[in-house]
Amino acid sequence: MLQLTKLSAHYPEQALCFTLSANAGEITALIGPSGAGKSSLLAMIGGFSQIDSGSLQHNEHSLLPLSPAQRPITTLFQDNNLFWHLSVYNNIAIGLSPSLRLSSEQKTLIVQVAKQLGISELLARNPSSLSGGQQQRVGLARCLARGLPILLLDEPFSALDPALRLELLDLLRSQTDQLQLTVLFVTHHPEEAARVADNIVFIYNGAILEQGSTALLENPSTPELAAYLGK
Ligand SMILES: Nc1ncnc2c1ncn2[C@@H]1O[C@H](COP(=O)(O)OP(=O)(O)OP(=O)(O)O)[C@@H](O)[C@H]1O
Repeated sequence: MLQLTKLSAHYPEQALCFTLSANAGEITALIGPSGAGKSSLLAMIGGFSQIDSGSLQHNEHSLLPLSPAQRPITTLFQDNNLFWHLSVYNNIAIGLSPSLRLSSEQKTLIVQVAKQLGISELLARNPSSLSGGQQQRVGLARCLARGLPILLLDEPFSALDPALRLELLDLLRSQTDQLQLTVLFVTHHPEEAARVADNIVFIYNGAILEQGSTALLENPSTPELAAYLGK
C-alpha cells in the first residue's frame, strides 16, 4: 500500500498537504481544477519536488530518504520523454539499463512487454515515425518493463483522439490488474476517470477535498466538486 500522511510542501502562492492511501491493483484518478496541485502531488511522490513535512510510505517503508531513481516508482507524462534518435526497442531498453547493455532476461522482457502493448512490429522504428497513440504505448512499455510497483501518470493520453484514449485506458486497466500495480492517474477528463478508476480523489486548493468511488462523479457531496464537474 502507498500511504501519504500529511505530506506537505509550502510555496509562497500555495500550501500543499495530502493524506491518501492507494492499494496494489487499484487505479486512483486525481481530478481537480488547474493549479489545484495534482502534478505537484505526483512530483512529491516521485521525489522530484520539495517535501516540508509528513510521511510517504510504501508497504510501511518510508520513501522519503530515497532518491527518485531509488524509489519503486515509474512516471509517464503527457510528453512521454522518448528519445528521437533511438529505436523503439532502445527506448524501452533505456528504462532498464541507461547504458543499453542488457541481459538475455531483459531482452526477453522487452519483447514480452512490446507484445502485451501491441507494439512488436514497431520495435525497429524511430519514435518520430509513430503516431501519438503509438508513442504513448512505447512510453507505457518503458514504464512497465521496469517492473516497478507504483505507476504515476500525468495526463498521459490527453493529446490523443477519443477512440485511442479509450483503447489506452483499457490497456492501462488490464495491465494494472495483471501486474497488480498501484496507479495514480492525473486527468482533466472525468469520463476517463469513470472508465478506469477504482477511486476518485478531488484535489482543490492544495489538498484533497473529496475522495471515494466513481459514484462521486455522479453525486458530488461538495459544491466545489459539483462546480468542477459542471453540475
Ligand atoms: N516548485 C514550485 N515553486 C512554486 N510554487 C509551486 C511549485 N510547485 C507547485 N507550486 C504551487 O502549487 C500549485 C499547484 O500546481 P500544479 O501544477 O501541481 O497544479 P495542477 O493541479 O497539476 O494544475 P494543472 O491541471 O494546470 O496541471 C501551483 O500553482 C504553485 O502555486
